[in-house]
Amino acid sequence: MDISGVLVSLGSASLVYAIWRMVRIVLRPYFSGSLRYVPGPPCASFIYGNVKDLLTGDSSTMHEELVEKYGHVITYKGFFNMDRVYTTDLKAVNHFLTHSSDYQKPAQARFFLSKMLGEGLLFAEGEVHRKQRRVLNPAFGPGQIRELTSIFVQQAHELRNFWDAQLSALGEPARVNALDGLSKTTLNIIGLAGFNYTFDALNPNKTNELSDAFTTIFSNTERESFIWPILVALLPPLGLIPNENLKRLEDAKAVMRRIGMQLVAEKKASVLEASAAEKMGSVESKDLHGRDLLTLLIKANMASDLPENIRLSDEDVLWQVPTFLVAGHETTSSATAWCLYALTQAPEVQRKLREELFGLPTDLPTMDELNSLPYLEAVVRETLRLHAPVAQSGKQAMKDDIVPLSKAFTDTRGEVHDTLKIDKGTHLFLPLLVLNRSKAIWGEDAREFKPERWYSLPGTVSDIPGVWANLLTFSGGPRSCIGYRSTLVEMKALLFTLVRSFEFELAVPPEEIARQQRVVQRPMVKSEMEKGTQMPLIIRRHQRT
Ligand code: HEM
Repeated sequence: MDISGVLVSLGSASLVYAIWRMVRIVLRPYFSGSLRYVPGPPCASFIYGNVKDLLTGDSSTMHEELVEKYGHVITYKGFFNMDRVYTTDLKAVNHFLTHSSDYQKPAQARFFLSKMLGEGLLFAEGEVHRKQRRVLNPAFGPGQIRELTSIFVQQAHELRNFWDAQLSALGEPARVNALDGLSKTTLNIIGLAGFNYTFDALNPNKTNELSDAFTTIFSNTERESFIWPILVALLPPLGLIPNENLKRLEDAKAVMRRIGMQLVAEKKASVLEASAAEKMGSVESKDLHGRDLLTLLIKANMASDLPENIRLSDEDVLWQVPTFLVAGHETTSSATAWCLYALTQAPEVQRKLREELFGLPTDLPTMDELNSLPYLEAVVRETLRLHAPVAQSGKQAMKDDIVPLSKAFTDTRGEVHDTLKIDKGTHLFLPLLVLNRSKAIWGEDAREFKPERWYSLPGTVSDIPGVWANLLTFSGGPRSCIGYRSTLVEMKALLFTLVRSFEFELAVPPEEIARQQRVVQRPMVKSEMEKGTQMPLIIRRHQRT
């Protein structure tokens, strides 16, 4: 057979495979039994299923309405008629979280992650994930976060000076986009704390190759970017077709790779140098090792007592650089922006918090001092409960399963089930934000911002399987957020400095604030959607009397 014959045969085989997969996917919900009679809304569109509203509206409100109408175990259609399970049943959620190898990231999410960030901790699954997590865990321990606190405080001062300069230039009070300043600050922080890398993002005259690559990845917001990975995950040969969006991602990833490799090589060399000097007794190892997460990770990975089969390759270490950048940057800035928003809507809370912060007689608090402030703790908890930046987490069943339920549900034929049968391949969303603000769990005032609730919580919250504070904000189980301890201290350091320095008001009516529906929920202004994400605040300097 000549080459054109081979190509025609390959093309025909791919086409038959594609048609077979498509037919299976489209017809499966009608024939395969498990979810057929689980309650839920009718399919709204073949391509988008019921999820178009999820991309444009408030996903948590939409899910809350579905649960109210159809019950605590429901199913609705995702892209291309695919079933998606949604349940607020705590026993089921706990089951999904603790069986993380059976409920992995969906194939299309992994495809996208691999194109954007390579194969770091967010991407890894199964044994590879366990291995990476084991080596990374020590770098995120409480002792390390204590070391990083001075970076958080110093960068909070930089942002205070930046806004102070804006007030001098614009006159007081002034409208600022708080999200922009916070986003640049958390990028500076993860640069320094993560890799001892200087972004200097608040400096308008400075360009930075790594942050440009990062911006390219996150400006990739076209609707196509949702559909394409799904199509490729369903029909892998489509991945071979050139695609402008993917090309931009790959170029940006190449920059991340080059800079990441350079950082890994430099840090490895300095760890080796420090360890050699230490052996000669001339230099204390702590003087040379640095305190950034990447150095700690490299140290842990080079430890002589680490079993060889656990040790990560340089490639595995490298991909943690963009992973930390992505996971630790917009999440923390959005959470802090939502906190300032909440404080504008509760002036008495803002005043009371400021009073407590001034009780600490220093501008440069340590981690222990920040953690000694109970109202600050309550404000941070309440913000992360009500404004969890990651509203839901998508998973896909790797095998058929019987999921335990704390409460039975009735199917559309009137049959009662005390377990939920799930087929291999089924998609589901873990309801992180919805459970954080469930009235059944938190009480009738669950949708209100009330830091005082943390002084006396209802007993029902203890069943929530979150890694921190009975919340699902940082998820739970083996795939919970590795960086949550660092985020908490970082948010406290930012709030400590900013709330002591400025008074905040919302610059638009509160009903104008919307949430952008992406992985991280960032604020937008409904009548200014063209400006992208923002949190417009009126700020004035606080005069201490
Ligand atoms: C307010 C701030 C943050 C929030 C709300 C947050 C939330 C989350 C959530 C919900 C997950 C689970 C995702 C899923 O399974 O679908 C996660 C995972 C992760 N987070 Fe965070 N995160 C925050 C800050 C950070 C920081 C500061 C870092 C690192 C410097 C970080 C690193 C990670 C990593 C590496 C994972 C993957 C863990 C794994 O799969 O083993 N996060 N985060």
